[in-house]
Amino acid sequence: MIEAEGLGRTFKVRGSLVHAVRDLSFTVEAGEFVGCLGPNGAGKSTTIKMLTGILAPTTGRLRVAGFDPTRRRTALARRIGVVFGQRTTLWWDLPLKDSFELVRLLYKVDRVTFRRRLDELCEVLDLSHFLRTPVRQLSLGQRMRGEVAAALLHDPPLLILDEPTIGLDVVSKAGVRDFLGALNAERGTTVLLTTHDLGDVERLCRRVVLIDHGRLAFDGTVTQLRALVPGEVTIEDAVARLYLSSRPDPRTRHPRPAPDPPSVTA
Ligand SMILES: Nc1ncnc2c1ncn2[C@@H]1O[C@H](COP(=O)(O)OP(=O)(O)OP(=O)(O)O)[C@@H](O)[C@H]1O
Repeated sequence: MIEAEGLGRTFKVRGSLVHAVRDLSFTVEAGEFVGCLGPNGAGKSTTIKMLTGILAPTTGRLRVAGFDPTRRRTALARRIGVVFGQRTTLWWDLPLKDSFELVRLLYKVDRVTFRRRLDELCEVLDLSHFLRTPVRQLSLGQRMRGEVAAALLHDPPLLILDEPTIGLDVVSKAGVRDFLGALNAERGTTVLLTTHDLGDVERLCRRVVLIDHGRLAFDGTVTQLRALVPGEVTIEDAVARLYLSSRPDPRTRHPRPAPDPPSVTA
């Protein structure tokens, strides 16, 4: 479903090059639920933007749902759903249902299929009581359920989410997680999720891809991730150790010793 090979993206900032993503290679098979982790500024959002065709890679080769995202952005849009937790794709002043109607027109979904899909999504995401509310009046949790529904109205086989649970309370978070888990398990939708919430990873992801300084730092199962640190550890401990190991030691300015083994690539 996703094949990235030697992917890189640089930005020119005030005359200097920022290497946001470097030589990144990974694949995601159909039906997988993969978590993408990494410290702030690691290159996760840049990677998501390249996967969705928003940014063109500077180097490397990329295929998503059978398409080169940069060359076939429109065709790709019909095969993927995208949710950016920190940004809305809905129309701020319109009632939620009007946003859905615009999404229907954009994606050329016929009315009968749309009605059926919307009914399903309204039921599982519990949207019915705020369908007529303007998006700007929705709570964050309601809006996020609306964002997820909008991304799935055209029934894409691949869903890409950038921090979908950011700022949600425990109940809303559980609702979104339950929905995503069922979507993957029952409908077979492939999901790639970036998050700083390791609860998302524990509950949903079988596999984790960890990006640090724009490079792949780990690719393996959650169990392999935990095994990087000796003893009974939480996933937080394992991830914190990985993040710290790549940070320069302030005393020596050299990276700290990596965990043993330093990384696992599946
Ligand atoms: N449009 C841009 N122009 C210049 N630099 C950019 C741009 N977008 C991202 N960067 C830089 O690329 C690097 C990676 O940023 P990116 O947003 O991909 O990280 P991230 O892992 O998503 O971080 P976070 O977890 O904080 O959201 C950072 O150094 C950032 O400042």
